[in-house]
Amino acid sequence: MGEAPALLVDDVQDGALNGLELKNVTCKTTATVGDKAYVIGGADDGTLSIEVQIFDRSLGEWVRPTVRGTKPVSCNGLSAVPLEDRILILKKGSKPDDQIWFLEIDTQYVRQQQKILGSEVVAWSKGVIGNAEKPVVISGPSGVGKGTLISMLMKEFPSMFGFSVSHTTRAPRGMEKDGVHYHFTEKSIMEKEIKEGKFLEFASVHGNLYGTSVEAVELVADAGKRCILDIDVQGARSVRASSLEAIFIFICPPSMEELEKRLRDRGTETEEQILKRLRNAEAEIEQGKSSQVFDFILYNEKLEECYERLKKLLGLDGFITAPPKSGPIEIDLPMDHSVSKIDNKIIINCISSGEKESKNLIILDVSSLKGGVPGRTRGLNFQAIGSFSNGLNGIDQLS
Ligand SMILES: Nc1nc2c(ncn2[C@@H]2O[C@H](COP(=O)(O)OP(=O)(O)O)[C@@H](O)[C@H]2O)c(=O)[nH]1
Ligand SMILES: Nc1ncnc2c1ncn2[C@@H]1O[C@H](COP(=O)(O)OP(=O)(O)O)[C@@H](O)[C@H]1O
Repeated sequence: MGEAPALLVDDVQDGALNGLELKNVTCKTTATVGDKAYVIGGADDGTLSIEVQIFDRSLGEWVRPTVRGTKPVSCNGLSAVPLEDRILILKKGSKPDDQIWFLEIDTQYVRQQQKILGSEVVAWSKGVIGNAEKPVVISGPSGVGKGTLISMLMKEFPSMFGFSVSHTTRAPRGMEKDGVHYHFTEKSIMEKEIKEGKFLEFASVHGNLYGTSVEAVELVADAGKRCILDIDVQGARSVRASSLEAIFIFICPPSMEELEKRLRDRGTETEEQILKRLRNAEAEIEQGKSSQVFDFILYNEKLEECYERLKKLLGLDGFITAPPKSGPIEIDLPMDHSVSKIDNKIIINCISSGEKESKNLIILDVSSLKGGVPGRTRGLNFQAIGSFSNGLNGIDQLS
């Protein structure tokens, strides 16, 4: 049967926790997991984002963790529900698409980051009702046509896909713009940022450093789009081992001769760079075909045919024009609500003014959560019971 309601301390009482003073506590909440009390809320210094402090009861000390992921902005109040490896945060008085967040405290990503930094790390990810589309990782040798295929996809479905803008230490080509095609950077800066844990993956490719920052993937998710990553085979392997669940596609040339012709005709590389890329291509193709990393291999012989097959893989075939963008399902939580937890169900009791108890409930099912930073925590399901005066966006009410 069900468990007792989770320990919820909504708005820390009296500004004190274990005898320690908390200043300006009105919008703070705590959630206790094991020996640690996570104090979550608007910062005392007036910054707009929600900050996190941890009180370690076993050590009797406060810890300020490194915070990864995009921080949510402050709000009028918070409820926190500890789950297995993350804390569910419900923001009061926020927009429907900004109400459900997760503070990851022991996910795969957080554990990885703690190992890199050797200190306490937590990470924010936004909650998504249902299963948002997985990001798409596209790899293949230089000159095979990855960029061309991605441009076609983004042109045909501009509201559906967003490109993860990588960092690189290579010099920009003539038409390339900083922040659009790549973030062009210096080796020492990128190495420092890698040490700080800002990259989801990175690799040395054709003599330069390339990497996908957590922020690059989150920016696309924040725009409500499906993320496309153009990365090499080593990067694809790292992403496969990471917390980012994605579809992995390898693009193969019809022959090495054709690959060389495309590279030369593109005219963007020196002779030396072309030869290096061709040397690397053989190993990349071998790894791409034989590794367990890729879900699909596509041969790019005739561009239009390859593009049609790519669309088919992504479930986009048959669309004559861009598919209508169905908005994400959102719940509009009323300002006044109380929260409790039974098994994997979070019961949100919505109290209307003048009522002590409400017959209006939203039940969030957290049994199938997936993903997290970077991107989103997906797989939230919900049921709404009763009549909602402020309405539920994009869903049918059950009664
Ligand atoms: N691991 C990794 N590889 C990347 C990243 N961005 C680009 N690459 C790969 O780096 C290689 C070289 O890319 P680029 O210099 O743009 O040359 P091109 O492939 O000839 O167009 C390609 O295989 C890209 O897929 C990244 O963020 N991470
Ligand atoms: N199927 C194809 N047939 C002929 N040329 C192609 C095909 N696909 C791409 N190209 C051309 O090959 C060159 C390399 O493509 P590009 O998209 O830059 O490759 P990548 O991003 O994989 O390095 C470009 O000049 C592009 O126009």
